[in-house]
Amino acid sequence: MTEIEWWDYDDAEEMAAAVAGDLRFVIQSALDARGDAIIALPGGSTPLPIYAALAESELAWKRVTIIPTDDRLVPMGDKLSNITAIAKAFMARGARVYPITSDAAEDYRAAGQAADARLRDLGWPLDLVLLGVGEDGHTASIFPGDDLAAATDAKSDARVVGVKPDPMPANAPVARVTLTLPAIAAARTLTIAVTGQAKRDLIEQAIEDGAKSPHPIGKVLAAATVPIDIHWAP
Ligand SMILES: O=C(O)[C@H](O)[C@@H](O)[C@H](O)[C@H](O)COP(=O)(O)O
Repeated sequence: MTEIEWWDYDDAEEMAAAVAGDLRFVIQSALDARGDAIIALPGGSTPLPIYAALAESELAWKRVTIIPTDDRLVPMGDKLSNITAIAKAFMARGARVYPITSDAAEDYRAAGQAADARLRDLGWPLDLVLLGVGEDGHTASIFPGDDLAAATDAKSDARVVGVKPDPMPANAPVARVTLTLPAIAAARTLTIAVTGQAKRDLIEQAIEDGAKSPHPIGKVLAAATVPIDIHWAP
């Protein structure tokens, strides 16, 4: 298990400011080192204040590519669309916001394969992956179900894959395309931001269980090799 450090805050607002500061630093470091930066950001509601704070940073946004860590197979503009939320926060700054889904794919596995082919030429490994965690232990869209192994045991050059959660999460009961575990674990920086005691308890248990954790977040943490910061607010 890699080194894991918890960062605790009084509330989500304080956490958002701190995480945005860390992300800004990682992006600037990548720009300094390589001339451009490529990062993956999650969906869900927890990161939205982080995006609002990060979007205020002065960065060479035109040289920053942002992909979602995962997206739901819904049309652009749908309230469940992660790329839509990311685009709302960062497009006005000039960032290159790059979708990992398209309306054209006939089924979720084909959507994953098409996305993997399209993403091949982005600069891998990612400079940064920010992850959220669900109360059921999923992260990105690596969920329990028949497609779990497709995401966790993917070949190292398979960056994204189509998945159908089982059971479907009540808040977004749709198939998805997600970064694979190897693509997440290969990131140069891996950061987690979560709120609530239930998620903290679940992550602490997953860390204790290591690779045998039944939860996708436990499998990701067990596979990671870079030190991980976990930001938490009640
Ligand atoms: O699109 C998704 O489903 C997300 O990327 C997912 O992995 C998210 O991070 C968690 O579900 C937590 O979501 P909340 O922050 O809304 O609890």
